[in-house]
Amino acid sequence: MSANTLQIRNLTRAFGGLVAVDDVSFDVAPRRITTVIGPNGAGKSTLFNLISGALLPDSGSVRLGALDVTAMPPQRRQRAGIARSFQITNLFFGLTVGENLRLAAQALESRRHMVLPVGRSRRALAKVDEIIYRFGLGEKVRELAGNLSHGEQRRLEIAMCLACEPQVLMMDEPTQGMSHHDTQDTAELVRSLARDVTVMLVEHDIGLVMDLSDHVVVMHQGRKLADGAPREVRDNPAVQAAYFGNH
Ligand SMILES: Nc1ncnc2c1ncn2[C@@H]1O[C@H](COP(=O)(O)OP(=O)(O)OP(=O)(O)O)[C@@H](O)[C@H]1O
Repeated sequence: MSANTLQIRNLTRAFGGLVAVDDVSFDVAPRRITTVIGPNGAGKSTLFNLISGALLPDSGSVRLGALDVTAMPPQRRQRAGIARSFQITNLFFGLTVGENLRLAAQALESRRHMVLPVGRSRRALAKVDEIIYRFGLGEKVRELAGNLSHGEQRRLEIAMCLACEPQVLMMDEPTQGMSHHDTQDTAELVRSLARDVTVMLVEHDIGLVMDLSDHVVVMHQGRKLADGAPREVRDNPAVQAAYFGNH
């Protein structure tokens, strides 16, 4: 197992009498795309919340390499290398694309330097330049984030997550609500991101899941029903019955 593998072990979380995530274990290999699928209410969002730190488990653990992040709140977990893209809710619509990115990149600075004006933070500025280039946002740098198209806003949000140099990037349905063209562009972007970071997705679009994922985890009624390569999972009779049959 690689040093940076994300290890999910026996994660369990109940809400009252309902066990939303029930003894779930799997590994997320570095620089691969792992996608969590399952019918509505299967526990996908709860699982994501447990991994990103938005929720704490009743039992079980989350480790990134040798580091146990199970009890860390989201901000600390982000500094430890696990970042989550919250659709477009992290954007400041009244600021420009460049300003949004500079704010996100400031998290790279030590706490002491975080009080510096963004323009004086060299590391943040270098990171912003790199990301603007990588995401092809050069022409949009001075545009207000609120004026971008929905697809562009989603891309900016992903770019902001990358600005703090995570090891693991978690995304909930990154192409939701996008046109066919934007979906294709975003899929290509996600593929390219996985050259450098570990990508975890929750996705409902099965075509996209099969096309994009290296590893698929199938959730059903809070439990992990199966995980493996996309074809292996698709051909699994239990998965067929629980998910594909009625999807
Ligand atoms: N904060 C909460 N309080 C009570 N019950 C919850 C809470 N969050 C989730 N649940 C319940 O836990 C179960 C799993 O929900 P979860 O949102 O994780 O599923 P999901 O697979 O993400 O579903 P969807 O695809 O519809 O988003 C559901 O029965 C849901 O109603």
